[in-house]
Parts: sequence; C-alpha cells; structure tokens
Amino acid sequence: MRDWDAFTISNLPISSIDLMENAARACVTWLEDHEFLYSEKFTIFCGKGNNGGDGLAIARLLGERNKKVQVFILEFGQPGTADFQTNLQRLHGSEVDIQYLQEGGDLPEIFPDSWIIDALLGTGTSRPATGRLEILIDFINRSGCPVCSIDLPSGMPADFSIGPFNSEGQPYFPSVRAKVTLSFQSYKPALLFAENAAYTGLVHLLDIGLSSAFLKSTDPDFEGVDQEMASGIIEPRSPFAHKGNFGHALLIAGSVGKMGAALLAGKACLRAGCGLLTFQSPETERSILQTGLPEAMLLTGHIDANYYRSIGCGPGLGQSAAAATLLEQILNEVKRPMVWDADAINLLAVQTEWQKKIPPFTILTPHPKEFDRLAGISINESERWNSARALAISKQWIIILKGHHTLIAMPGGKAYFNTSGNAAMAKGGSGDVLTGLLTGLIARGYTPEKAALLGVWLHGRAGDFAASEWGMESVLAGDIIDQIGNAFMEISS
Ligand SMILES: NC(=O)C1=CN([C@@H]2O[C@H](COP(=O)(O)OP(=O)(O)OC[C@H]3O[C@@H](n4cnc5c(N)ncnc54)[C@H](OP(=O)(O)O)[C@@H]3O)[C@@H](O)[C@H]2O)[C@@H](O)CC1
Ligand SMILES: Nc1ncnc2c1ncn2[C@@H]1O[C@H](COP(=O)(O)OP(=O)(O)O)[C@@H](O)[C@H]1O
Ligand SMILES: [K+]
Repeated sequence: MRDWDAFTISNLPISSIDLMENAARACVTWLEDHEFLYSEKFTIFCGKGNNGGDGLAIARLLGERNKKVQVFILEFGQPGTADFQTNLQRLHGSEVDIQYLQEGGDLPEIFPDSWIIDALLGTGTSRPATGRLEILIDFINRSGCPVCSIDLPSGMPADFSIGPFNSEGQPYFPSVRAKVTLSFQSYKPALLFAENAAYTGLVHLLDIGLSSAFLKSTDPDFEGVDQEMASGIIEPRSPFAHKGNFGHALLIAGSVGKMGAALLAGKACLRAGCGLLTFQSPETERSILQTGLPEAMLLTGHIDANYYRSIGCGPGLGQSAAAATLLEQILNEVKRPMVWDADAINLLAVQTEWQKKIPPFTILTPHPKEFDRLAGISINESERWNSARALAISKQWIIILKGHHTLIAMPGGKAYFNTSGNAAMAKGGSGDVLTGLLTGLIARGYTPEKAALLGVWLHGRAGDFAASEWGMESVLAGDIIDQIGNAFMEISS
C-alpha cells in the first residue's frame, strides 16, 4: 500500500494530502449511503499517523454535515505526520470538540449513543498495542457503541492473524472489534482470515483513486482473483470444434453411499466445457451414475489412465483398501498433473511415500481439516496460508486451500486469494463441484495454473448467482452447478 501510494503521488497529479481527503470523503460517502450507520453523533479516536489524519478529515467532513462530533487524539509522545498536522489545522476553528488523551490520564467521556470511528492505527501497526493504547482499545470494545474502523481495526497488523499465539511465538495483538471496516483500495491479508472476522466485522473496500498503472508495473507475490482476471483467462470455443478438441476427463470418484459426490463432480466437469467424461466407479453403483448423468460413461475394470487428458480423484471415493489400490495404480502410471481432493488427500496424508509420485503441478483441493492432516496442524489461518505456500513450493503442487477467501498457492511461490463465493456454499457437496470443474477445465485445455484460478473464481461466482436465486440458506451444491453457465457468460465476450 505504501508503494502504491508513493507511485500514485509521483505519477498522477495528486498530492498525499489530497489522497487522504479522497479517503475521508469515500468513508463519509459510504456512511451517508448506509443510512442505518449514519448517526447524528460520532466519537472519533485518532492516532498521530496518517490513519489518525484520515480520522481528523472525517471529523471535519461530518462536522460540515452538522453532525455532533467529538475527537480524541491519543498522544504517542511524538509529533503527528505532516498530513495529520495539516488536517488538525483544518479542523481548528470548526465546531468539532478536540481532546487529547495522555499516557496515565483519565479515560474519555464519550457520547453514549454515538458511532465510534476508529482511526487510531492503520497499516503502520508495527507491534502489539500495549499501555494506554491497549487500554483504549479495550475501552472502545466495552463502550457498547457500534464501531467503524478506518482501513483496519486498530491494533490488527495488516499481514497476520491477531491471535492466538502461533508456533513461532507471534504474540496476540489486542484489536478493536469493529462492526464495519472501511478499507482503502485493496484487501490487506489480515482482512481475509476467518479468525479476524470477529474483529473486522463486514469489510468494504473503497476506491480512493490510487493509480491503476501501479498494478501493471508490479508483480506482487500475493494477488486477488477477480472477474477481470478470470475474463483474461477464458478462451472462446471455435465454431468448427468437435468434442475431441475439448478433452476427455476421467473422474475416479464414488463409493457405496457416496455416489452423490461423484455425480456432482461429473456434472460440474461437463459444465466446465470438456468434451467427454468417463467415471471410474464401483460396478454395483452403475445405475446411479448412468441414470443420474447419461452424458457420462462408466468404466469399472482396468483403466488406461494415460488415455485421459485430465484425471480428478477423490470425491466420495472413501478410504477403503480398493480405493487405495486404485490411487496407487494411478500414481504409478500417470505423469501429468491431476486434481486430488477429499479422500484422495486423506489417503495421501497417510501414505506419505505416495507424495513423491504426485506429478508436479497437480492441484490439491483440501479444506482446512484435510490440509492439516496433510501438512500438520496450523493454529490459525495465517499460519495455515503460510504452510500451504511453503508446501506448494516444496512439493511443486498447486494447493487450493478452500474457505471464504480460498487461497491458491502456486509452485512458483505466488499466491492468490479468491474474491467470489459466499456462505450459502457452506453445505456438503460444494467441494465436489469444484473438483469436477477443475478436472473439466484441464480436460478443456487450460493449464493447471489457469484452471485453478479460473475454476475457483467460476465456482464462487456460480455460488453467488445461486445465492441470489435461492437465498443464503437454501442453496444446494447442485444449484451451484446449474449456475456455472451464468458465471461463464459473465466473463465471456
Ligand atoms: N494509499 C495509502 O496508503 C493511504 C493511506 N492512508 C492512511 O494512512 C494509514 C497509514 O498511515 P501510517 O503509515 O502513518 O501508519 P498509522 O497506522 O497511521 O500509524 C503509524 C504510527 O503508529 C505507530 N505505531 C505502530 N504500531 C504501534 C503500536 N502498537 N503502539 C503504538 N504506536 C504504534 C508507529 O510507530 P513506529 O512503528 O514507527 O514506531 C507510527 O508512529 C493507512 O492505514 C490509511 O488509513 C490514507 O490517508 C490515504 C492513502
Ligand atoms: N463462507 C463461504 N464463502 C465462500 N465460499 C465458501 C464458503 N463456505 C464454503 N465455501 C466453498 O464451498 C466449498 C466447500 O468445500 P468442502 O468443504 O470440500 O465441501 P464438501 O466436502 O462438502 O464438498 C469450497 O470451495 C469453499 O471455498
Ligand atoms: K483504524
């Protein structure tokens, strides 16, 4: 963010103080647009960095709108930044009441029925809050007032989970508990972790006019997957194409009582655009597959795995001896990247000698528990993300660590987080849909890296369409499949 800020100031005719003004205006406009948050009274807590400067500018703008505003500035024992001082001067002479909180002084008396704007610390947070700052964070959290945090909940470091202690002894970071966090221009990693959500509240990103050219001039090692990225990957279907052009996929899936998982994966695989699909599934379950998905074929005997352009393993497979034998045979024969999910991952966690046989660029799609079985227990999501990134590099696998913001860790070290999808997808079967989709995209001809980015985004987007049709409670995994086409259409030109 600091580099992006500096790039913008040197490449666009905009000064740092005007960027701060943009940020403050964006916050106030957002508050105005969300009437339920737009109280008559605001209590604004400011540090003396630029986050505090944002708070002062917000105070002035709210004062101009005839809101009753009180500002408390926490004395850190050092002068404010230049933009903080400019905004302090701009605030003097207004109706806004400004008070200073000294180390060791009394706690403030605040309007009991106000909204709190939290502008104590932003991306400059460098260590856990202690002393007066920690007491003030606790005071804000106990005040009973709803809190809107600016850029980050104060105390939360931009790049980590705030707690609990991790294996490297990273300390717990006391943090403001916000109802809403208004963050500037881009997600900070801390805003993506599940355990931080109780502190960030709802996160909204506000455009403050940072230069878009910066993103083209840099190759960050951590990036969001969004509609623009997905539409840059998608390839059109040639008018003269035949089914042979779009690949033949093999799904090794299903066992007694779990054929639904195979069907879900199979439907999603075909919806991904691949030409042909064959299942390798138990003979006894033949009628379920052949009536549930007449478009697919079924193999029950020996398979020549190398015949298929892509192979997806795991949905509903179970962990029986027969499943293990089948996967071992696949590993001994197949040298191209595959997709491994669910019980295939669980077996891989136990059969550690298999791991060196997994072809490079194979996609693994664990949910957090499956991941911990494979890589050891992580104490929080930021630790798990680091562990996934390290494993992707050391094994040369693509790891798709599923969650609200699914992480995609590439063998080259780069990592992505997904921005589509929603909690309606938190229901059995959603992961099987993703496995099928990824297997279908690889058969269709996408490289595993492109398939991973496109597939994860399409899956979440289809979930978003399903949620708008069925509501957050009632979406079924099959509804996600039915919306894959709409997700494709949105990014096809
Ligand atoms: N595009 C952009 O980037 C834009 C950014 N903008 C805004 O600027 C914010 C970043 O501002 P910033 O860099 O001045 O940092 P900020 O968080 O205000 O505080 C730093 C000070 O706090 C101190 N400090 C740190 N931890 C501490 C602790 N635990 N306890 C006590 N002190 C602690 C730290 O001290 P130090 O670590 O140096 O010892 C330093 O003095 C950003 O979040 C956004 O709101 C917008 O205006 C517009 C455009
Ligand atoms: N709250 C959520 N927000 C976004 N996506 C979600 C959410 N909950 C679940 N999902 C998505 O749904 C899928 C669930 O996968 P998984 O846990 O393997 O389910 P299952 O094994 O039951 O099929 C993942 O792709 C995940 O990213
Ligand atoms: K803040």
